[in-house]
Amino acid sequence: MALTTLISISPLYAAALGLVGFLVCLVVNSKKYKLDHIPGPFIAKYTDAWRAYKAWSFNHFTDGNNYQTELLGKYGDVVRIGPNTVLVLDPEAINTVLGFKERLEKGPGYQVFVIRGTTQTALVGIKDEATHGRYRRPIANAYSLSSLKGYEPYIDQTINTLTDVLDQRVTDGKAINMSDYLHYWSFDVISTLTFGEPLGFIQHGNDFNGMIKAQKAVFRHISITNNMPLLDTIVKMNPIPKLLQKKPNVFFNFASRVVKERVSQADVEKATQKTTNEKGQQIHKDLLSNFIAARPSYPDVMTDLRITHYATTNVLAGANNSALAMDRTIHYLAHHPDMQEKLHGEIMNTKMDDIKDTEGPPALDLALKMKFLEAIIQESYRTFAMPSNNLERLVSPAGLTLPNGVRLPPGAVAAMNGPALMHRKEIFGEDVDVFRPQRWMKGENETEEQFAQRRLKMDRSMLPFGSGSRTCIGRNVVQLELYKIWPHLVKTYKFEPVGDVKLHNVWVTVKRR
Ligand code: HEM
Repeated sequence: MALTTLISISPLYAAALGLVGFLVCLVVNSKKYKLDHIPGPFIAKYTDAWRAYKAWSFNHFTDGNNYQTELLGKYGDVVRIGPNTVLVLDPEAINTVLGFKERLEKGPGYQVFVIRGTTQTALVGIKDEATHGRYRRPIANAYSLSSLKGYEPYIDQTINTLTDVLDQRVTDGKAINMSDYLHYWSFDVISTLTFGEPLGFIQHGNDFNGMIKAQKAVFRHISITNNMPLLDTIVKMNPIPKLLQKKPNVFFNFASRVVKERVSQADVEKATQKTTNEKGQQIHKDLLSNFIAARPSYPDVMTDLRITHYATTNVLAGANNSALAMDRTIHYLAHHPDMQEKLHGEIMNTKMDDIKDTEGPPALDLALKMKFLEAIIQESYRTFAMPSNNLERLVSPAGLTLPNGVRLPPGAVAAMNGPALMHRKEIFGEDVDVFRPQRWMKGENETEEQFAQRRLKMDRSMLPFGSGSRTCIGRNVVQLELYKIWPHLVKTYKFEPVGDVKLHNVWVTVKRR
């Protein structure tokens, strides 16, 4: 009888039943997480698809703000953005969610960093603190401020390669797309810092091996699937992209070759105590040489394969965001010749007794004294178009009380988003959508004390690099890059916009000063 009834059900009826069952599952799933006391968009309560869609449409259609920023002021400082996820928009909560005290594990959205076909993840994707510490410790020293000083010549060398191109444009009068060239520079500089040699983007003058296109696609994928990890699982299980992949992974192969060469070279150098290589060149003191030097102390972590992964993710993680920040700066400078002049004046007038002014890029210590330069760099970090992924942490079995008193149950995911925090009007001013470096400096009608207080609030709400033990390991590297390139470029050239200059597509003509 039951079988006859089942067979006689019309497909429409079966579909309706299926739909009801599906909706019931969504409701039960949503209730399970005990987050009904947190307000948020209605659909987000039941599915992560809402925010994945928002991230997708932001990537494809908007030049404006990500969905997290759009949520500011709508539901309060804690917003439910998924059945089990809340977005914390209160800067006071940065230490509670991301800080050293709680040391919360990373949330499910970080599974996007697991390398396809393996169980290995990039450093950023390691979830638990103990394992993360084990993998971060051997390389941390390579990124320290003291090591960075040794990398300055690599940056200078790559800046000079870029200025060769700019000098050519001064001579032939042709316009140049600085958004593209800064992206090339960003790749070449991080590759030189890491491997001692550039990838060669500036020399080629184009995305010659397709890496930039591929990297942008990876970032788009991450920004969507971080919001809905299930999508990442589905995409990674799909064998078709792998089958269609015609070219071998050019970059990984390049990295493996260099690591192999350098590991055997390091063995020879150690045995012979040499300070120059067989070509008579000074032995590398780049990031890779620091990674290799850590091998004897951490033999189980610092395998050749792991070193190759550290080096490759360095380039992939490092180049894109730095390029986006620089794109903001050149866009601003191209539009504001008066601010180019102001910065030029500051560069020419900043001196230090023990540092000689040289023809080339300035010493880092000198550049760090330039207040207007600092304001421009801070403003580029504040506004650079970071996509829609969140810094997620898993609430521990003890539960978590946020500074504003909101209580999150064990197992909930607390998410923070830099761009949203850096767009809070009561902290950064009403004109948060405008690139205005002056907000980082003392206003005409402000006392020193008022400025110090305002500045402190802004500094405490800045989150471009994350916070706590998982903070960006390369943040000093970016500082070094930006504090060296801009003084040199603005000291040497004037940039004039060509046509209607848009972000990511800043065409300029270049004149020598
Ligand atoms: C403007 C440029 C950059 C921005 C805005 C940026 C931002 C970030 C953020 C937000 C995180 C993740 C924090 C978290 O998950 O809680 C991170 C991690 C990381 N970044 Fe950066 N980054 C930049 C440049 C770089 C550079 C130049 C390098 C390499 C030299 C780099 C290497 C890394 C690595 C390896 C991690 C993982 C660190 C860990 O989990 O211990 N980043 N970065």
